[in-house]
Amino acid sequence: MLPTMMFVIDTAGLVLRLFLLLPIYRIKVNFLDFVRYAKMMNITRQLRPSLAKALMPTAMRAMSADSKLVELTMNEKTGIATVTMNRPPVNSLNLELLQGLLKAFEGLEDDRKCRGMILTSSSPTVFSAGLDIMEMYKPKPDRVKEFWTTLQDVWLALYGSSFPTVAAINGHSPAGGCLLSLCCEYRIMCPNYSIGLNETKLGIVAPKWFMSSMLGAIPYREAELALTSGRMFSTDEALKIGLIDEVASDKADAIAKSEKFLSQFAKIHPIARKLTKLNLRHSALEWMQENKELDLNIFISFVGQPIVQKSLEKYLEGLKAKQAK
Ligand SMILES: CCCCCCCC/C=C\CC(=O)SCCNC(=O)CCNC(=O)[C@H](O)C(C)(C)COP(=O)(O)OP(=O)(O)OC[C@H]1O[C@@H](n2cnc3c(N)ncnc32)[C@H](O)[C@@H]1OP(=O)(O)O
Repeated sequence: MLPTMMFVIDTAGLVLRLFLLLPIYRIKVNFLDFVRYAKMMNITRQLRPSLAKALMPTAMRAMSADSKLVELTMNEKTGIATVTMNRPPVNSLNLELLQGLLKAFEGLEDDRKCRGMILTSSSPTVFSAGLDIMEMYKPKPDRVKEFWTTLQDVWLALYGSSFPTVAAINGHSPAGGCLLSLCCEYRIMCPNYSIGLNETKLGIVAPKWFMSSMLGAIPYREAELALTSGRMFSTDEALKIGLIDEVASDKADAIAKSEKFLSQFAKIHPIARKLTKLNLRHSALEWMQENKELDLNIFISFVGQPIVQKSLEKYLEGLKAKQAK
């Protein structure tokens, strides 16, 4: 009974909003047109999970990330949420940090007040050091499966979020750190740091969806050169190539610029914005939804190779040796 009532209320609310708001934007469309449009654009798949969540009793909806590894704050006035990664020293993405991020993104997806999200780091020098290499080096079978599946879900939730997203990159952002920022719609970076997908330098291969995220930001030719060489870009180089959109003087400036970017969407119809974003990102999202299992199997067999383990070991030794100097 409760789910049925909520469905009716939700649907009525959506229809009402469409009829009340669309005339303001002078778009002549009715609800059936909207459904037809969504079908034509083949994006109903992305809408279905949010509808399923909308049918859950309100008390069950996660509104915030309670993990200390991820801080979630919401500006009640502007509806802008800030998600801060907080896993010292370098925010390397282990299973627990990924779970915290997933919870935060899913909570925001359910939060009707959310008008946008800023992703940043509590570290003064590192946005995220990428995937925690210890999750891939001599991995435990069950944990490494959960680790990769959670990474896939984080990517789906962030790349396919209906709310607008900005990465305030207040530090180095290699590999998985760069990927998180590439999932966002806009990237603002502080000076004198590095960013890029450097996987080949570790003797590993950036998966297809890492590459398609990069191709959403920079041209194919530049991406091919960067990916095959594992090139890391300085802040200035990243701006020049389009890997980031703006440079900020410091974290506070990055947050202020992020808020300014997000505030422009107050004038854009939220459903028109969301459908445009999801349609642009549709083929990559659909590929992942349909190939999660295949992608997991490829990853598991890849990290199980002795040669890959050797590369990771050498890379870890290099990191430790750097610290010892
Ligand atoms: C066909 C498809 C198959 C799929 C294959 C798998 C695909 C995997 C995809 C993505 C891969 C990744 O994301 S791998 C991670 C890549 N990351 C990096 O290369 C970054 C490495 N780190 C750094 O360069 C630096 O740490 C830094 C620039 C980010 C910060 O430098 P800083 O000087 O501030 O800090 P330290 O270097 O001294 O590091 C402190 C501490 O943290 C440890 N550390 C750093 N990064 C990682 C990491 N990614 N994972 C685990 N641990 C990390 C470092 O060793 C130090 O540890 P100790 O204090 O114990 O020495």
